[in-house]
Amino acid sequence: MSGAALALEVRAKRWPGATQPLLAGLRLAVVPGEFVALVGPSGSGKSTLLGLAAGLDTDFDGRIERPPGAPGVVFQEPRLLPWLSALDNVRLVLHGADDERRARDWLAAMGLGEALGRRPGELSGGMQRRVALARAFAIAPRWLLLDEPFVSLDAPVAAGLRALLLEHWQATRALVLLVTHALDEALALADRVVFLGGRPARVLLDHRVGLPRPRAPAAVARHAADLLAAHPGLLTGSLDHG
Ligand SMILES: Nc1ncnc2c1ncn2[C@@H]1O[C@H](COP(=O)(O)OP(=O)(O)OP(=O)(O)O)[C@@H](O)[C@H]1O
Repeated sequence: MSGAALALEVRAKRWPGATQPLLAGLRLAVVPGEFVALVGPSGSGKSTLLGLAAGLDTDFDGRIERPPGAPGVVFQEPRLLPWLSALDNVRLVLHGADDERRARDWLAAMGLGEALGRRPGELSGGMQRRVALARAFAIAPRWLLLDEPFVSLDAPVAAGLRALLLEHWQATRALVLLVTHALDEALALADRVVFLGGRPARVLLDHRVGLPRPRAPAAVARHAADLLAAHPGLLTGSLDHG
C-alpha cells in the first residue's frame, strides 16, 4: 500500500460491556485522491470505524496506516468551541499571517459571510455544520473524514455543500472517507461505495461506482435501483455474503 493511503484492518473492535465485537474481520483501503463512501444501517459501526481511522479511538485489535498530516474531520455534531465566533473557530486551526483572510474566504464560500462574528449558540444547526466544514477544508488536509456532514440540512443547502465538497476534492485530490446512510448521496459523490453490515459488522460489498462525472440525479437513481436489484438486503445489512 502506498505510504499516503489510508489502510484499515480491524480484526475486532468491541465496546466495553458489549458481549460481542461491533466490527470484526474488516479491511478497507482508500488510496490517495480517492473518494470512498461508507454506507450501512444505523448502529452498524460507521462512526466507530471513522473514530478508529482518525486515531481518536485506539482501543481495538488490528492495524491502521494513515496518510501523513492531520485529517480534516467533520463529526455528526459540529463540535465548535461555544465561546468563540464562527471566524475564530476556523482561525483556530490555521497558522500564518493570512489566517484571518483564509478563514473569512472559507466561511464566505460556505455562505456564512454575514455570520462571521456570531458564536455557535447564535447559529442554526446547519450553519454550525457549515462552520465545521469550513474548519475541515481550511487546513487543506491530505485526507478528510466526514461523518454524515449533510444530514438534517435543507435540501438546497445540502446540495450546495455537496457541490462544494466535490469541487474541493477535485481541486486538492484529497483522500475522502465519507460516512452516510443515503445511498443516492454515496453514489452521487464517491468513486467507491463500501457497504457495512452483519453482526459483527464487516464489509458486505465494495462497489466501484463507475458513473462519469458530473453525475445527473437521474443517472444516480438508476444506478441505485440496479445495485439494489442485484443485491437485495444491501441497505439492511442482511446481504447473503456467501
Ligand atoms: N462511546 C461508545 N461507548 C460504548 N458503545 C458505543 C460507543 N459508541 C458507539 N457504541 C456502540 O456502537 C454501536 C454502533 O455505533 P456507531 O455510531 O458506530 O454506528 P453507526 O453505524 O455510525 O450508526 P448511525 O448510522 O446511527 O450513526 C452503537 O449502537 C453502540 O452500541
